[in-house]
Amino acid sequence: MYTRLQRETWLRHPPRATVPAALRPWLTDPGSLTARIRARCTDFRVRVISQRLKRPNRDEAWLLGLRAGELAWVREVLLVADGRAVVFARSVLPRHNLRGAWNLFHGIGARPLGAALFADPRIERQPLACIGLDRRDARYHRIAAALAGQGLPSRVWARRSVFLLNGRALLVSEAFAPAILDLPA
Ligand SMILES: C=C(O[C@@H]1C=C(C(=O)O)C=C[C@H]1O)C(=O)O
Repeated sequence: MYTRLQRETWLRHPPRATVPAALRPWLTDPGSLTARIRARCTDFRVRVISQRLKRPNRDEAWLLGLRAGELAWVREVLLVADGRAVVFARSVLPRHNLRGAWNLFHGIGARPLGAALFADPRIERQPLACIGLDRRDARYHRIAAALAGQGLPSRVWARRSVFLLNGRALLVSEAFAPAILDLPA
């Protein structure tokens, strides 16, 4: 049972005291992260790390209304700007939602998910929330491994939101690498 007390504290607004001012616009911009990065670099690529059926973590499963152990399509990618990874993104789609209108998920490949999400007027984005992950959290180490070569700060800030299409949910989480701050504000 994943109790209310065990649920994580995702914040609607990045705390001013602990989030670097230059990172705040990245955590709060409700538009496409792909578009925001593309506007600030010359060469943009999506590097797919994995995309397969697997068990989401407890917090993801709870948010998506999945039972413990239920499988979902999980896609992990790096967003790369001018050769440097700036975002580690993880998208979770409940298996039963794939039969619905989320079939875009399957064939997306190395194209950015955001380009499809923001092109379909039927898709609505729920509010963003953010969290600071530190070394006590397994996700911190997953991000560090994906960003191998970039030293991470003691706390990595991530954001997440649910995209709804005909009432069916897709959860997108994005963690920001230090290199994001080298892009123009
Ligand atoms: C949701 C967006 O799509 C981006 C691209 C992703 C992908 O290709 O898997 C995942 C999350 C985002 O960082 C966006 O651009 O805002």
